[in-house]
Amino acid sequence: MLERLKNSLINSPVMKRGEYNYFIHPISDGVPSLDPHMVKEIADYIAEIADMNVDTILTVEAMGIPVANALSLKTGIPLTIVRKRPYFLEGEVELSQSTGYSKGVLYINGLKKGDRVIIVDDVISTGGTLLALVRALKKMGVEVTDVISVIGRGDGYLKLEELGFKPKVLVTIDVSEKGVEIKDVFGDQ
Ligand SMILES: O=P(O)(O)OC[C@H]1O[C@H](OP(=O)(O)OP(=O)(O)O)[C@H](O)[C@@H]1O
Ligand SMILES: Nc1nc2[nH]cnc2c(=O)[nH]1
Repeated sequence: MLERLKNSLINSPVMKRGEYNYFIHPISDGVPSLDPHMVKEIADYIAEIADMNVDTILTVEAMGIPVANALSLKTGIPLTIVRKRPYFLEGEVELSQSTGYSKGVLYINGLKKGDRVIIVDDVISTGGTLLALVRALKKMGVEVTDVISVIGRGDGYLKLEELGFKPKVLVTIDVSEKGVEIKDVFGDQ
């Protein structure tokens, strides 16, 4: 299960971003290049384990897009992208994003009260990004059926659990200066 993803994660380089050990991987960085077979493997698996009874698949710019788009093509469900730039459209919602190495602003467009969405992102680490997003969606009256992260590290997912969302993390890793170690795979006992 998820063999391509697991094998490639083990070989990921790690760099320092300040104090943060940042792993570099095609799914979360787009470099050196994305293997379409790996993206398909991931999208197929998400379609099996997630509640796809939704109006749209919601992802965050930039690196949630490849997997979320593959899932959209597979299921025929539209894709909505939370962007890092404003459009000043009516109903646009602004939220602050904070990760282990950056701070920024995100903008939600195209959603309204009562919409059902699944959130798909590439990585959950501190949980700062997805926590801010689910809080904003809750306020908007948007229903989140599932929160999916392809890769998970650290305990940021616990912040989401406190809000009543149990993220489905496909592969959980540990990242140190020495490299990446696989800790858990969703669905494996
Ligand atoms: O759990 P967190 O600590 O919030 O980290 C996770 C976020 O970090 C990355 O986004 P980033 O803002 O680096 O943008 P990118 O997708 O453009 O690389 C990733 O795509 C997640 O959205
Ligand atoms: N590529 C990559 N994306 C991230 N998003 C949050 N943490 C990381 C990381 O260590 N590597």
